[in-house]
Amino acid sequence: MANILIVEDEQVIRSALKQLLEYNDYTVSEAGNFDEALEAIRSERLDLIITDVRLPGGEGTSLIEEAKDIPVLVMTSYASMRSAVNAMKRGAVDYLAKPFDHDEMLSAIESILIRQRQRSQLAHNGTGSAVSSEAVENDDTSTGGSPRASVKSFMYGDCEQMLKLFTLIEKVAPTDSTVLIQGESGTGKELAAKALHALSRRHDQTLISVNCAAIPETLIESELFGHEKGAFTGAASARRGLIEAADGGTLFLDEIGELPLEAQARLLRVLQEGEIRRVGSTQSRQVDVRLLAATHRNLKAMTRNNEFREDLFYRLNVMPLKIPPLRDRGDDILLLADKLLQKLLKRMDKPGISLTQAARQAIAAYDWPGNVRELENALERAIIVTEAPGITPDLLDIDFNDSQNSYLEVLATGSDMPKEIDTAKSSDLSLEDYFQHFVLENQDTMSETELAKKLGISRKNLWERRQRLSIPRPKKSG
Ligand SMILES: Nc1ncnc2c1ncn2[C@@H]1O[C@H](COP(=O)(O)OP(=O)(O)OP(=O)(O)O)[C@@H](O)[C@H]1O
Repeated sequence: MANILIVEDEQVIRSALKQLLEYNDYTVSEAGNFDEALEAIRSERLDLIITDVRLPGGEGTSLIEEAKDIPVLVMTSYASMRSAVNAMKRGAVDYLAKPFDHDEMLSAIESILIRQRQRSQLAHNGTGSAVSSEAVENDDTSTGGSPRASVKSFMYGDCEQMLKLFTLIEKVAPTDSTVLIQGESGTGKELAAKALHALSRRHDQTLISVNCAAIPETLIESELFGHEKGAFTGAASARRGLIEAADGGTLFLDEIGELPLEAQARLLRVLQEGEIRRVGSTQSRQVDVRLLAATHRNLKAMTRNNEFREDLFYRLNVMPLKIPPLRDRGDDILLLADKLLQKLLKRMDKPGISLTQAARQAIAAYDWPGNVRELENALERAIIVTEAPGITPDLLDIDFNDSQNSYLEVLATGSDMPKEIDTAKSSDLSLEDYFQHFVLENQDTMSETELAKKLGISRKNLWERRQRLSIPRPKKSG
């Protein structure tokens, strides 16, 4: 187990921290002043030093140089945030403002130790002396193996907002806290969930991802919670649900705002009691599942209209993560375009293609309503159709004047549009109008699955377009 040195002159704080760490199976050494700390650094094998800034005999931050490869976590009071910043500049790996809570401290320690282990593994394998802060190729974000070095192994981003998000993800990943990931469609919510799982202690267990919008309302409860034999017509045998399947690991509920109220009540029970009851069963079973949830909707506002349970909202909102829309990420748009282009070229085995200057300008100017997913799709299409090594703006097929219409046209191209829409194509209605018209005309008589089939799009896509065009689903009576 890791050996941690606590450097703190206040006996009460030192003992409390020691107790906390020992309770969590760490071995602890103590120092009450600067000289004792130096002595410990020189004579003991340490994995981490946690130090206060102000110490009798010297500055805690001066220990950073002495510690060499041993990571230093600095504790500071709110009043001395400047010294925290200073400490980070001098090479501290992290800082915690006092008073901190136990979970905060434990998760900081855990993520530092994970990073440290990976660093030494990398150094040992000769692949580098430190974990690169550059994004690395990461097509395989599945579970298994050791946790990744950092969120940057998964997600590209250099702007301030994304860096803050990455820090938060790294802090919360090793804890078992429920995380609510919010952001527009295509911003990377699912990717963030994968990163959270891969950097968690459950990384070698299953990550089960469920898109609540893609499962018919009538099936969602039995899919998630399982059912007993005969629980409903068609339940010929008992079946375990997805939550049970995620036991020991992580469950990612995407588009949680679409979860029907009955299923919300069951989910609340899982979060409160750690137990689940299959549909049609009177008995509960214990499960150990970490829940990650995502939505592009405003759940808080939904609670006001009784569309989402308030108690569940507060249970989910333990650690909110907000992913900014692509248009707010400044230079990251081009960074992402370059990285994604390289990734796609490699995957599609088409080397030597690049973006022309005009295409780069167009990419930077466009507002990307479909966010990273739209950028990725635009690049993939351009790679497929380009006949020259330079991708020109027209190949991206985005309309810089009227992005929304163009986007829908692109989506519609080549899809099996229903007859009703094909006929209407000759008139001057926009595709948005056709879509809206068709959905409003038919939604009372068709299920979402039928509508999507008729439109030649997936159920998820139908749902996304409903959101974008603000066409709510009709409330089913009875
Ligand atoms: N920061 C990023 N770096 C690299 N790829 C990204 C990043 N953000 C998103 N992507 C890619 O963009 C696509 C969309 O991301 P993802 O599915 O995670 O978005 P989402 O917010 O969950 O979308 P939705 O709400 O529609 O489910 C994926 O292919 C993902 O790999």
